[in-house]
Amino acid sequence: MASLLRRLPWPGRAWKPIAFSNSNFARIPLEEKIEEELFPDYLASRYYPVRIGEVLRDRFQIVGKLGFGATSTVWLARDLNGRRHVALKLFVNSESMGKQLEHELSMYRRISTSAARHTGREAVRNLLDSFDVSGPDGSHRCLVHPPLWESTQTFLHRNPVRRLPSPVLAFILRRLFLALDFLHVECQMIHTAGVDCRRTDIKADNIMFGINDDSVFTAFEDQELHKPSRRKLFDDGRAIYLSRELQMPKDWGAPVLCDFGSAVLDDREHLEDVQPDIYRAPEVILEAPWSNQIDIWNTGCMIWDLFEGGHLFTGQDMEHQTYRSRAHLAEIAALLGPPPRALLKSGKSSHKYFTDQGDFRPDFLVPSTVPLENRETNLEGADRERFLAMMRKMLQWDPVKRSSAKELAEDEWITTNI
Ligand SMILES: Nc1ncnc2c1ncn2[C@@H]1O[C@H](COP(=O)(O)OP(=O)(O)OP(=O)(O)O)[C@@H](O)[C@H]1O
Repeated sequence: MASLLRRLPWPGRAWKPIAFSNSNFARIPLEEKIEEELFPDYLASRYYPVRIGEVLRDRFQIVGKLGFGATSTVWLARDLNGRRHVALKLFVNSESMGKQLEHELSMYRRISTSAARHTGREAVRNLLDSFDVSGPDGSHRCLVHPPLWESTQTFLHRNPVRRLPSPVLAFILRRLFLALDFLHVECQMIHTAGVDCRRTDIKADNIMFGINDDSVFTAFEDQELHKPSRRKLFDDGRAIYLSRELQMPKDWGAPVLCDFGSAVLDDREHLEDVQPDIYRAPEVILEAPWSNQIDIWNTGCMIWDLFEGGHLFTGQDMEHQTYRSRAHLAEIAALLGPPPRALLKSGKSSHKYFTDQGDFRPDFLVPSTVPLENRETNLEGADRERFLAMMRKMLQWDPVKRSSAKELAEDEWITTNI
């Protein structure tokens, strides 16, 4: 309750903008590439030239940079009217974004109009507002979100053994499955798809911890006032800032699932080639119809990254020394045994990899069978058995045999480890 009350914008006088006028900042040489400039297709004119201290839409004052992506920069801002801090995701100009922009917004609208009482609603990133700002090279969409602390990926890297402790993983999984149940059942959405790319997925980067401690934001502001961010300053007035980390909150919020830019609606038969290579579900690789069960497969693969210190599947082909679908299928077969005939029948490209009898084509290098039991090396006894049983509920060739997100949220390994 206390954290809810802290988050509500209280009526009262609007905050006044702060003067971020300390000119005692370190300049980064112009020839040194930093942050978003490091993307191979970076074009300065696509990005809105944000300046720390500026106020967008007469309401949101930029305090500092939180991060960047291929199509956006993310900023901590003071919501002057709402008297709270928010994260602004400022996209590259709308012309470069095309349909993707409207798509992401329509997914957030769907989330916000779906059943608010569902327990998974709180476990997905909330959109507070959205607006457009005009820049020198066009219009830019800005999404307003609650600020979040670091991602599960960054958290993982803090741990020298690069493996999450069981209770932390169980807590994250419980929230993730509640979020997926909400998306699958209430919103009829599939998270891990991708309309025109294979970029978005359920991965540690897309699960971020909340913040229940406002002192984190005032500390960030104080740092910007007293030790302004390092930056590059160009002759045309543009600046590129280095991101600044939010300090560790005294009270963390529960994790939330982010990034709905490439989610799709589960309202028709899907056959598109989606998901990043290592998380591709068997039905996607075989070009069989797929549905929200690909999110469950993806989650099973991600658990391995968080808990076992490496990818479950790599799809690295010995002959071609790169990712190949056939190598990926062979790895899955080594773990789960041969695929069911019904799945092969429904896949448009099954014939490329399998004979009519359901055997791998003779030119395939099929690795020897290594069951899941042999690959799990961290746990012992009943806890290990429960963990493996949970993994088997996700890692099934046949999508229909995978458990639903709702069932997995109540899985015994999760409930005994929280
Ligand atoms: N709500 C938030 N609170 C705090 N930091 C955030 C928030 N949203 C994003 N970030 C930071 O900004 C970075 C980029 O954000 P985001 O995950 O939205 O972009 P992306 O999906 O990687 O990129 P893009 O959508 O531009 O391709 C993140 O890695 C994170 O560090």
